[in-house]
Amino acid sequence: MSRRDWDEDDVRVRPNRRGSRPRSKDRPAHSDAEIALVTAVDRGRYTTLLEDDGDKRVVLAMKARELGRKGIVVGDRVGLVGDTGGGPDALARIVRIQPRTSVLRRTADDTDPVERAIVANVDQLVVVSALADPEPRPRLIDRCLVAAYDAGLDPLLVLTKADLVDPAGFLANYAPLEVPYVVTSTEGSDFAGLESVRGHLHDRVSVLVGHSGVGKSTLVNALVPQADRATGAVNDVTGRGRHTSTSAAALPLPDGGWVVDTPGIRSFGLAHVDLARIIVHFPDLEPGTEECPRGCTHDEVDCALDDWVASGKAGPAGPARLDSLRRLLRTRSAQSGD
Ligand SMILES: Nc1nc2c(ncn2[C@@H]2O[C@H](COP(=O)(O)OP(=O)(O)OP(=O)(O)O)[C@@H](O)[C@H]2O)c(=O)[nH]1
Ligand SMILES: [Zn+2]
Repeated sequence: MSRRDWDEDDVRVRPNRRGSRPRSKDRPAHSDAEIALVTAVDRGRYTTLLEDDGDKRVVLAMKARELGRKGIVVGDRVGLVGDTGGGPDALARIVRIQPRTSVLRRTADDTDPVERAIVANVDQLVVVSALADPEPRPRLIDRCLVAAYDAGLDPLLVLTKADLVDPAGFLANYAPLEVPYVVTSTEGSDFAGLESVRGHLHDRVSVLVGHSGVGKSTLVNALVPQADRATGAVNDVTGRGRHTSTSAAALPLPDGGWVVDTPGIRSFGLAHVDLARIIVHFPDLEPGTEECPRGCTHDEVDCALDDWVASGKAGPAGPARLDSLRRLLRTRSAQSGD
């Protein structure tokens, strides 16, 4: 049987630790489901973290049939029933997905109508980009920013490898967007900027994206020294390697908060994005859109923003801000993946 075909009939029924509880099939409402955080997803198997009276344990779970095709992603809070005891042989069932505070989505490309949730309940989208080796990809960064704005996440730029090149040139291009950023570099055991990154991540749930070679793994390992061990429990159960490098995983920060590493995410298709949500992130420009024609895309000749900015109403930074806004608006129609 392929692992994809697992369903609840495959779960061995084990005696309930607490003894007194009725068996799950007699409790259709699952009112006693225990809430756990999904920290990794690997083809139908979910690694979750259950907090029980201050005691934390890793519980492997599968989706109950009654959830149908509903997607469960890293960061979801789910209701577990069945064998929630943890340990190598335990397999609980996920019977509920708690309402999400945020969902980061993407489509395969800009014309693909099928959007996929990547991660739920995060506060911050951290775009990791090298300043050199590999060269920064400004359009990819812009696409990430659009995805963050659309999902209501705060963006943060982490610019690595500052030892290779002066960041000033790159930053000039981003200054008008007023996106917070941290510049980092590692040389030997010295990791400049790491404390500042920690400060931005503290007590928050942040998802990290970045293309291959930018130093994201180096950063995650510095932030979460036990990163490997956190996913070790999966090994014992599946007999397979650690969760694959193509699936996202939530890792606890030692000082509070979580980082979600997304090795598979190298691009964002933005078909699902509502462009009207981007302008909201430009409060200096937004009032100027009142004079726009109905349905204005803000990237057309009749757009009122040109006059608004030319008359100085958006301040001295207005022209650069408008250029940046339009750059973001155009990322959606540009090809994805770079
Ligand atoms: N010069 C320099 N090299 C760095 C820095 N940070 C990371 N590197 C190097 O860049 C290379 C890529 O780093 P990784 O952390 O593996 O990059 P990644 O983003 O995880 O890439 P994938 O593993 O392909 O997803 C490694 O050889 C690192 O040693 C830095 O600040 N300066
Ligand atoms: Zn307009």
